[in-house]
Amino acid sequence: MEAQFRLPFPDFTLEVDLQLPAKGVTALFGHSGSGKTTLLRCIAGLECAPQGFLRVNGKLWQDSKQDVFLPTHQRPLGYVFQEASLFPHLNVRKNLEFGRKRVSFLRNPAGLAQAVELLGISHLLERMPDKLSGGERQRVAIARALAVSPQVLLMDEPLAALDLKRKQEILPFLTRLQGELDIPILYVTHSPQEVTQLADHLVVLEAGKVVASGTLEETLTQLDSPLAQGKQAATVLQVTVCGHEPEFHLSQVQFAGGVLSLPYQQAAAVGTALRLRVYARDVSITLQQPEQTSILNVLPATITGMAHDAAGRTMVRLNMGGVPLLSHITRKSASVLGLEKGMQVFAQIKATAIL
Ligand SMILES: Nc1ncnc2c1ncn2[C@@H]1O[C@H](COP(=O)(O)OP(=O)(O)OP(=O)(O)O)[C@@H](O)[C@H]1O
Repeated sequence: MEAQFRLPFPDFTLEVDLQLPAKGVTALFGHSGSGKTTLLRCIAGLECAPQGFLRVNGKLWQDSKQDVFLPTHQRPLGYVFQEASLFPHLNVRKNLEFGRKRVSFLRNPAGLAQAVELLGISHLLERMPDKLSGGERQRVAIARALAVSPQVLLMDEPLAALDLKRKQEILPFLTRLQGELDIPILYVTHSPQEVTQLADHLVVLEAGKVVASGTLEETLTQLDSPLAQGKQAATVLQVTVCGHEPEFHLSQVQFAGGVLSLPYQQAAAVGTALRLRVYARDVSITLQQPEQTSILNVLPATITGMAHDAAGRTMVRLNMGGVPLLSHITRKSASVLGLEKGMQVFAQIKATAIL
């Protein structure tokens, strides 16, 4: 998917040039007012950027140079907003059917049934919206967007209006969409947790411009990215379960950087793929392989970058067998150890959160 837009407002200009993967979740992350919603609106044809080019799945949707601009109802897309906005006088089934009637690009007659199955809402079809919980309403809204068998799914902070419990209820369904849908999903969020849990690709916006775009692993560890700052800074490791030690309540996982021990993953058979979140604050650095230590996870790594912040911390970017990892340490430790780009070190990693 290729998207180029230049859209000037009096106090703000969106100016982006993006190449996005044809499948998987692209998270759009950025501060309030950075232009995330405006970008989705351009893709949906709700804003007409005077300079714009958009090609989705090989089809031209917009090209200002050739005067091409498909109106919204001709763009095969699904749009999910923060609030579910279902029609209150229609039951769930009719809400889903109504969404399909409004578009002029329907090709897949099974789209509705597939969406119902994917979001697990078959038992809710005859219910009225006011009899649904907030989480159920949002699942219906996502199913309504998918029922048209879109070629792009746009999601604008779909969990932001929900409390933590409801968020936890919906996240497994979003993970399922990420794994099973064969279309690009653009997912606007303010939440670093949602980024690490769901995204494959990450775009960071600042003041209408793209400051980073790339695979999740690369972009999360870009030292100047806002996501690499602060206590929540984290890296994602894609790993495979390779063993269990139930007697120690531990499991082992492997990735290109080596083998890690984690709390016992009883439900994950050997060979299962897992996604781990490793907080930068949980990664420390030593120069030599410690011989007698209680820390289980010590892996060789190379320093590929360093940045100091105003609060006396140093962000160190490491490479472990081609996989990037962030470590936040004190500036004093970095100085005492004489850390420099290019040095071979060992990363000590605390048992990590499973996503
Ligand atoms: N129609 C418009 N006219 C003038 N300015 C606009 C218009 N639409 C958006 N803007 C401005 O564009 C900027 C980006 O807004 P946008 O809603 O895209 O940001 P955002 O990153 O989605 O923010 P949030 O995270 O708060 O939803 C804001 O400064 C907003 O005021």
